[in-house]
Amino acid sequence: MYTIKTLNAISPVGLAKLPASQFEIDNEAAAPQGILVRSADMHEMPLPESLLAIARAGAGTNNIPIEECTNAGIVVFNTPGANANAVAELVVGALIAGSRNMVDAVQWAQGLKGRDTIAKDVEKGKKQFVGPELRGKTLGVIGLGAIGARVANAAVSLGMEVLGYDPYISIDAAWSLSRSVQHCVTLGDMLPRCDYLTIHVPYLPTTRHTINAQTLAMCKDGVRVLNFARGELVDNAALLDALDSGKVAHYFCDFPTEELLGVKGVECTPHLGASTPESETNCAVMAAAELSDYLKNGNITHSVNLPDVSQPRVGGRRICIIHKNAPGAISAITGILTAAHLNIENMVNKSKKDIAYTLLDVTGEISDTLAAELSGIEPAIRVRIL
Ligand SMILES: NC(=O)C1=CN([C@@H]2O[C@H](COP(=O)(O)OP(=O)(O)OC[C@H]3O[C@@H](n4cnc5c(N)ncnc54)[C@H](O)[C@@H]3O)[C@@H](O)[C@H]2O)C=CC1
Ligand SMILES: O=C(O)C(=O)COP(=O)(O)O
Repeated sequence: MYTIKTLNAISPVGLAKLPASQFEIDNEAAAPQGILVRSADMHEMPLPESLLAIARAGAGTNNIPIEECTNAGIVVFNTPGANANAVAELVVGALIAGSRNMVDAVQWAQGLKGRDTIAKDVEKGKKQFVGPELRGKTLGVIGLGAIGARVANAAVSLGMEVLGYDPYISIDAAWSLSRSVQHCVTLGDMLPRCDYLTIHVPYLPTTRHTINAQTLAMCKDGVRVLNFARGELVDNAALLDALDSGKVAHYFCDFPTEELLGVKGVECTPHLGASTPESETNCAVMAAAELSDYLKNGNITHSVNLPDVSQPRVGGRRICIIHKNAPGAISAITGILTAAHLNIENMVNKSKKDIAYTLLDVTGEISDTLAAELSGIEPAIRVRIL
């Protein structure tokens, strides 16, 4: 029986993939083997010794202390693409709503309630909300992953000229992009041409304040900026200065902060990008499957800190070792197994930066001391025998 702790509300459709015969879902568990999380901030949370894996039902993992997890042999998963459609649809909505001043216009129209001159006031007042059409305008997309590629393709369908910047684009994302999306090698190639700019990159130390005073200065006057990725990607002080000077005409952001709220030209939604029943289900189902397969079989799919390793089980027992990516690790492991008269039926070793994972299916008698012996090799971080 594995204990899974949830730190946010996780779709019941996903939780149902963790049958009660094998998994106990306990939101108060002190010693869980698995954690299911959405946006809860885990940086200050102690990581219990029992914890083997964290599955983020969503894309961004900046709420999880990845390095500490890696050092403790805790596998962190996310659910790539599972909520991308929800975010992309909201971004398209925000592109239109921002350009056509819909939020202010709706609020203004609400204020007409109770008047007997509504029809007349509407026709007189509407001119203050005139805003440009998207067709024929240029959209710059920073980050062409699951979300950015969908936004880019949707914008092409709306008749926009679309420019894309992503120096690390995956082959899958590149295949999924419309051929009409123009490739920009640097932000400098892209920014001066954009009427609208949207960012879809992960928040990392290297992407913090991607939109800052320097990059904003390169933009066209009156650019409309959208940020449905993470608040920290934009330097809010620089953005507000640019709004003040007219460099930025509008900022639509999914991450409200004190300085953004109440500012004319800024509209914030409350981190709504992935909040659709479809996305919540997709993410929870994928996260539950990743957690279950790792806990039961040691298979790793969609990990952000360990290499993906997934093999059908071949008889006998399975030995899973997370270890430092160091010379001698594999011979130390196989040496112990040989001395223990175990036959290796299947073995996979993969590494990711400084960390490696070795998965072995073995036949033979497993002694009570084997796990301790394997844990005793210098590079070993976490050993499980399933
Ligand atoms: N508002 C919301 O509710 C949601 C927000 N997000 C945010 O959106 C981000 C992107 O999500 P996905 O598209 O699903 O992720 P993804 O991993 O599919 O795509 C990210 C893309 O950014 C690119 N990239 C990384 N560093 C870059 C850089 N310095 N410059 C340009 N491109 C760079 C990568 O090559 C990749 O193609 C997430 O990391 C998360 O922070 C994701 C889902 C929901
Ligand atoms: O998937 C992401 O990165 C998100 O930002 C979605 O967050 P949420 O699961 O809605 O709290």
